[in-house]
Amino acid sequence: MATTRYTANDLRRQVGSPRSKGRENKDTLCRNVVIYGNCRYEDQGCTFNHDQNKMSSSQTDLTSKKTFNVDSPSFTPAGQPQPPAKKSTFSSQAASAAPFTPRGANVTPNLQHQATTETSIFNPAAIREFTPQNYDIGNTNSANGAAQDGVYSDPFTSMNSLGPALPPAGQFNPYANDHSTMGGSGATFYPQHGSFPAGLTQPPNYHLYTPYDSYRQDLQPWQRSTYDFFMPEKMREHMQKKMYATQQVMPNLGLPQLERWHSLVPLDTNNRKNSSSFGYPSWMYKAQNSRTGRHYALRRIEGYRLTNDKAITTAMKEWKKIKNANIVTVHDIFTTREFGDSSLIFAYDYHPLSATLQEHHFPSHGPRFRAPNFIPENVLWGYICQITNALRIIHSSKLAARCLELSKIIVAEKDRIRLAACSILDVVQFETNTRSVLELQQEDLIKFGRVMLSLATNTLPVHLNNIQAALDSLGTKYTSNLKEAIAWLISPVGPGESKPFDNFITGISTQMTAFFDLALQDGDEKESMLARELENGRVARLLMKLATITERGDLAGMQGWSEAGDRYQLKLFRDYVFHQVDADGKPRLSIGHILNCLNKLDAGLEEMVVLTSRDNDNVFVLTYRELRQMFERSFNELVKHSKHGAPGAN
Ligand SMILES: Nc1ncnc2c1ncn2[C@@H]1O[C@H](COP(=O)(O)OP(=O)(O)OP(=O)(O)O)[C@@H](O)[C@H]1O
Repeated sequence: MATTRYTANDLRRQVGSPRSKGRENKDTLCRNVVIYGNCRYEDQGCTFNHDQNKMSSSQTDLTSKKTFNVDSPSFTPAGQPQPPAKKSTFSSQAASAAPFTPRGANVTPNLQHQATTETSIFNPAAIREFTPQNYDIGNTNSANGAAQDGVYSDPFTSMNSLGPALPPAGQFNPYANDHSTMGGSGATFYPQHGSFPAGLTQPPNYHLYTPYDSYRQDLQPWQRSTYDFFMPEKMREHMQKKMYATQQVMPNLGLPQLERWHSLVPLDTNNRKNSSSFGYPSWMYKAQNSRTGRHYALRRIEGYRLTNDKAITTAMKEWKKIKNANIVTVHDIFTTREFGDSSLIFAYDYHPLSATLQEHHFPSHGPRFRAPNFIPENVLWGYICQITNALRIIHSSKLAARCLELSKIIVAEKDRIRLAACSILDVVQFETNTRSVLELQQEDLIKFGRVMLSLATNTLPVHLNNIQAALDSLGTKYTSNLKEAIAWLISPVGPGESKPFDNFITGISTQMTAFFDLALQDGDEKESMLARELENGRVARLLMKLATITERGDLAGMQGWSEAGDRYQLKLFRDYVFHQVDADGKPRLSIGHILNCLNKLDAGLEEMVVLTSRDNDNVFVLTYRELRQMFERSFNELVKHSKHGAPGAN
């Protein structure tokens, strides 16, 4: 469809209003009828014609004269430099196109042929547009207008070949305000009750995707929050902090660069040398892997001398298989002398901004003093379910967690915990350990019980001297279920006996299902947040492309490239989207309007948009589809003249 250009005077001459009194305008269709469907001045002296069906032929002649066609000189805004080689801004395709016939519901100037005046209602079937019926992926020269125009290079369109033969309905337009005007396509998307299968036969055009809940158009700007369109503020802040923590570097600390690891940053919150967990002091660092570029948490066991390489290979072989949401995955184990001693290093997944359960719930042992808080029962059950989940996979893999203590369990998200030091004792005590896996697994259960008892009584494990008294004290704060579960875990077994862990898992199944439900709800909520950002990701790409075109200036020897031809309309569109002002000249800053316009541009809708130059001298009425074509053409021109193309721009 060719771009139709009107000057402001063309349109002004059409305006019906009481101001026109005294002039004979009966042959001219009132512009209020054209734009709004009726004229409220009709009975108050407006002299224009208000009956669309009675448009005289003189009107048609008049407008056809006014309408620009392929013979018209190309539009160049006053005062703008002319691009040298360009004869016409109409493409060859535009030259053979039918004269402009507005079909939009909102702006229907109806200035063209009399024959088309009756079809001024949006009629998708009449549009030479993507038609899913019998679409052949291999045939790029199909009758599909989209392919010819190069508007859609969307792999999703290939999905249409998968569907059954479909009625030649128009596109579903999720941005249309009134879906009842969608004719046939509306019927396919809003099936009658009982006609469910028929309603789903049309695969949607995925270019037109829209948020799960469309934006509320009727809200006033002050009722609308910017955050309606983006992820919640707290979530954004949390994620940004995590990114910042991941990228943080401390270059002058004098930490060495290891063979494949650089940019080491200490994670320990104190300088105390503590050997209680592994028999050697240990230190934590964040580091970046020079091969993958990813960040890892390195645990250094200071002063450990490896005597048997099998210790590492065996541990790696066994622990590499363990993938569990409540266990920090170990990726590599190696030795180094870069710290000036012989150190053993374990490379784990890095979980930014983690704190150990001890730091989290016993803050006096963290960087700042805070009195230990009472931990609600549901949080404790959450921990029990998660540690159970971790131990179940470890034990069923014939391994033992071994290092199960408050300072080796980390909390990264709210109440989400992970065992952070698995596999270390398997390497460090490879040659000295004399106990069987079964014994170590039984010990895991007791350690598990001690961790829970510490948390439930707000007592550090070293101060848990009287286990029975601590268990008894639980009765006043928590349910007997919790007390019994902890008592079962912590109870010792005689030599050669074992407590069946599966019995414990069955016993806490109610809490497990409750926790599972919470996890699913959390997943649902995160997906809906992700859906909002999905929209924004595509808008960001569109904006980046638009910004590369507008205000560019010259291109490849073409003076004022960005001000002429297609680019001029794109610039006016930019103004329409971002620089609108109200009647008092004050900025209109509606994020909804911006997102709506950009989405429509991305989808290349047939909806009309009126673009006006800042001096009001030039007015363009064109469809988003045409704008989209201009946008693609302009960007492709840029890509053609660039050295490396635009990788990732699609
Ligand atoms: N995989 C990980 N990703 C990110 N941070 C971690 C990871 N593992 C541990 N940390 C953090 O590193 C810091 C130090 O951990 P560490 O296990 O050394 O605790 P600690 O309290 O210093 O124990 P210890 O006194 O036994 O050394 C803690 O703040 C912990 O949250």
